[in-house]
Amino acid sequence: MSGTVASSSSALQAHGLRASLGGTPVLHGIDLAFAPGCWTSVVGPNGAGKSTLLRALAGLLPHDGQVHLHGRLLAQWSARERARGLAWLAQGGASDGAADDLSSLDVVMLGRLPHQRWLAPASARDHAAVEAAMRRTQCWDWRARPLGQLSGGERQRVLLARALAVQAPVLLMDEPLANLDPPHQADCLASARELAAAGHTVVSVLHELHAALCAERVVVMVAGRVLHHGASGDAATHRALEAVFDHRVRVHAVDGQWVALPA
Ligand SMILES: Nc1ncnc2c1ncn2[C@@H]1O[C@H](COP(=O)(O)OP(=O)(O)OP(=O)(O)O)[C@@H](O)[C@H]1O
Repeated sequence: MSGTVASSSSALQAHGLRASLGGTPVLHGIDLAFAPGCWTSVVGPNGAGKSTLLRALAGLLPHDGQVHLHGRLLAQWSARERARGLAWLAQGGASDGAADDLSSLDVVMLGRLPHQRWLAPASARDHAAVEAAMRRTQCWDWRARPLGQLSGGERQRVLLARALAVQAPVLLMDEPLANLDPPHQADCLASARELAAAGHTVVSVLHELHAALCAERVVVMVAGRVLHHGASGDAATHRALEAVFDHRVRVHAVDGQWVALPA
């Protein structure tokens, strides 16, 4: 296989992905493939390179090596095509320049920009996608409130709705549960599961290991490398998780779910 041809069965694929921050190498040659209809969580200790990996996969960071989206090099996609094909939720409620005085509805509508023609008004389909996403994350009731006046968790729900409103085949989320209360964490995990069941590719960085183990597959990172990529139910995945956290956690099955408890 040529170096620039990716597997057509992968929605998103990295080959020899390397990236540096401030001149310091952070990703040291990552090979990963994410299939359609699969939700994958990325876990690892602080500083392992999880956010950097997601930003590189989203095309938001200069990198060496290759990233393919649906078999085509990411660099060959126009910005607009890429924004339709790949939705992104940044870490920590960052709104990527969306002004805090925009209404929540207008912030979520930004997710529809890649679908709209230049200066054309939002279509009925755009409005429907925005309303569905805001109802999904339960922020429709405060759609008129400015983003800057929301609490951390409320803000996160608006930004999650913006990512969902894109309706992209690939959704990358960096710590989507940050600031969410337990019911809304459960809703967010259910959304990831439902999107994957509908054929989307979902990749989420998650610190909460019980949440990460709800995904179908788990990427375990340490020091800018992938230590393991496997099914969330596999013993090898559990051993890798325990190893990167210095065996201070142990994965157990509790009531049919995987949980990581202090060792
Ligand atoms: N601007 C920068 N210059 C140099 N190094 C940086 C810069 N930004 C981040 N780093 C380093 O890059 C490494 C990877 O950071 P990254 O944010 O990807 O880790 P992470 O796994 O997402 O961590 P966390 O779990 O704490 O969010 C860390 O060691 C971090 O200190």
